[in-house]
Amino acid sequence: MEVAAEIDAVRVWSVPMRTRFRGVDVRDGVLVRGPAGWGEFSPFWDYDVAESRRWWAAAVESAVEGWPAPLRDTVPVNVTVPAVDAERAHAIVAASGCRTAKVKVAEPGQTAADDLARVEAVRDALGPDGAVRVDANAAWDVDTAVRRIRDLDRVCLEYVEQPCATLAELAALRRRTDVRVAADEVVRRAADPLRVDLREACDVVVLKVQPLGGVRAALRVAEAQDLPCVVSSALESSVGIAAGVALAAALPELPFACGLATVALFTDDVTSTPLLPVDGALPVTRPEPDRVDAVAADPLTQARWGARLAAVVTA
Ligand SMILES: O=C(O)CCC(=O)C1=CC=C[C@@H](O)[C@@H]1C(=O)O
Ligand SMILES: [Mg+2]
Repeated sequence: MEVAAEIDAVRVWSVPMRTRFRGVDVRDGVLVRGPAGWGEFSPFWDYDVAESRRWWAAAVESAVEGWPAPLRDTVPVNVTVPAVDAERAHAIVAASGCRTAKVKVAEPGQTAADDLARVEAVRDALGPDGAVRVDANAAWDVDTAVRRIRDLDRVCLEYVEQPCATLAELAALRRRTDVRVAADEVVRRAADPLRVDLREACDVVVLKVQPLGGVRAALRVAEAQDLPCVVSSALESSVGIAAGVALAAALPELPFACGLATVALFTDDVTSTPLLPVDGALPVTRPEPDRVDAVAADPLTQARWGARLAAVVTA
């Protein structure tokens, strides 16, 4: 299908996850090629057409315009630990080579004890000098967050990402905890991320390229919000991760490791040179998706993405 004059190739990929993450067992998406290289369009299936427009803008920027010049040539990253048992969490962190770990907590169906065991195993694997952060994906009310964070902070947390859903709750929580709060969903799902008033609500802003509409759009959010930033993935293939790395490389300051090591959660990738961390960092490069046909989606998935792309492009 023709999606834009400058786009001369469109490929739909699909890759099983090693472990269910964010309710996702198989990750899929679209790669598009333009004069500047390949871009990725992979909004999660629960994003509607209106929300997916920013994701498309990010793909077009990558394929047509390219990215601003990097200020560094590697980007420190965290290993991402899904809501697995303690033993598995330990093994994932130990094998990663990363000095920072982000641990999923508050998974539906799991208990506070499950979270604590996982986080303690991660601390054990990292040793005292590593950094441990947790992400609750807006699961807690303020009182629960205060209690759970106090418990989990036994391992000394670097920050807690999106512990509660709303700006007001995050602000109320911040008055009752010493652990830093990072804002994710309240920024990436906002109608206008530039104008979300984060002053009382967080200490750190999480930036994701696709949900914010591209590398330049995310840089504008960083500038407008004027808070320390962490770049994190939206579970992209290495083509989409490269855009996250470009953003992290272009930020004037990068005080924390970034959540861009998520290709490790996949069983395969669109490239034979996947963006996986070496010694806890990713190189600032653009991998060629030479395996995109090897991980091509089945015909039904291809058709679903074709329809979705058409809806977003013509909206
Ligand atoms: O930040 C990381 O370590 C990896 C990325 C990550 O955690 C996420 C990617 C995509 C969807 C999300 O639910 C999740 C997040 O909430 O940050
Ligand atoms: Mg998050």
